[in-house]
Amino acid sequence: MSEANIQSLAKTSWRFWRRWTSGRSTPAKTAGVEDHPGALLPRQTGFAIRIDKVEQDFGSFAALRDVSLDIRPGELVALLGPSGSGKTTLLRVIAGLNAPDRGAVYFDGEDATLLPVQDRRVGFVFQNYALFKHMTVADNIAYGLSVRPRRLRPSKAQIDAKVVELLKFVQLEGLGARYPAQLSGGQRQRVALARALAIEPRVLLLDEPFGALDARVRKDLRHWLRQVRHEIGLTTVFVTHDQDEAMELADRVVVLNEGRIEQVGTPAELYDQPASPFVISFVGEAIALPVEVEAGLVKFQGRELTIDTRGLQNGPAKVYFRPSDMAVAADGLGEIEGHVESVRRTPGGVRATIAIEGYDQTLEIDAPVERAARLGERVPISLSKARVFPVERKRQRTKVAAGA
Ligand SMILES: Nc1ncnc2c1ncn2[C@@H]1O[C@H](COP(=O)(O)OP(=O)(O)OP(=O)(O)O)[C@@H](O)[C@H]1O
Repeated sequence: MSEANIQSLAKTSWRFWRRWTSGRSTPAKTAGVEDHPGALLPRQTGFAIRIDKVEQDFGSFAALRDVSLDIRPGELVALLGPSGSGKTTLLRVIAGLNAPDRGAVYFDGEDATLLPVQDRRVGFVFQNYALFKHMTVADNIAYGLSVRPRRLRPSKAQIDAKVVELLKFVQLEGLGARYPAQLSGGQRQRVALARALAIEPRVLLLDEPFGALDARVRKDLRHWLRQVRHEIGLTTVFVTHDQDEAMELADRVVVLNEGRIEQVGTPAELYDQPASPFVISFVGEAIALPVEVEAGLVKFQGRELTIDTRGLQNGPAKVYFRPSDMAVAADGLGEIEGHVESVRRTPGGVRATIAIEGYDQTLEIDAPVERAARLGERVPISLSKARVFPVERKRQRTKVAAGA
């Protein structure tokens, strides 16, 4: 988003403020707000958001397809997916920056699909900071309040007090007089968050907020954001392609692939009950091997795998399992067999790379030092848990023109 866009957005933010403060009914009403009189940073319950069968096309390309999602008030939801999966497009639809081609968006049960961005009570933080470079940190934070029309604008003393409070909140006390160029990347992101919060939004939208930062600063900011969100209680949606970030921060994660939702779940649900090959492969590490489903049995190289086959149709399929789901079979009777291709020492023991005969595929298995495998040794492997999915057909993302 350009600086000019943000300025115009902030300038018009007074409109929703006026509706809010004058008590007129608004499409996105105030239900659930717990303002504390006099508090500068009141704890607020955010809006519930419902996304109903939303689709977005760019020419013949379908960026979002049949996306439906319910986000609870105060929930922190991550949109996770590979590049081009539609994360930013969905965030922009929630923000009102994109009007969906089909479907609807509701805030607290009220249709907000066509509500202008400035009327939605949403705060944004983007990856590239987008702070006003020529303004001090304090002026950046105050901007959304200071551009309100005179009769709705808080007094200068009130704005100053709010800026001081927000600087304290984002742990940047005393840095109000600096310019963005005089801050670190992590500090700039915190200023961006303070600026987004100054207008008292009910929904906070973060697009790869830590994307441009180094690993250490990302980790610190994640930790900080987790604490902050408990304090402010806003409905928050953030975009990331970093699964660790999504799993660490989010109450629920929405996994997107090629414009569709593959699965919505808590981090534990995504790890333990992945709904598709894409989810098990994208969220955490997974190994996939071709199998055959025959008369209620799953077979790999003619050997039977002890896997629940309920609901599986006969035919070619793939078995997926995580490194933690396999172990060297103590009784020597493995479901999968291979030979040790290489062994290396790790802090906790040794890690052996096992080559599976007949497949261009290796498995890595950890063992204690005293059971270190020898090169070339045959290793029987048993699986404690695995999932089988039918072989998938490639999906069409580009819309086919009628009659074509
Ligand atoms: N304005 C646009 N015009 C044409 N195509 C677009 C437009 N915006 C997005 N797209 C396309 O829609 C798809 C989804 O884009 P989107 O930015 O939502 O993906 P993303 O998951 O956020 O990716 P990334 O992680 O790389 O930012 C991409 O293929 C992108 O090229």
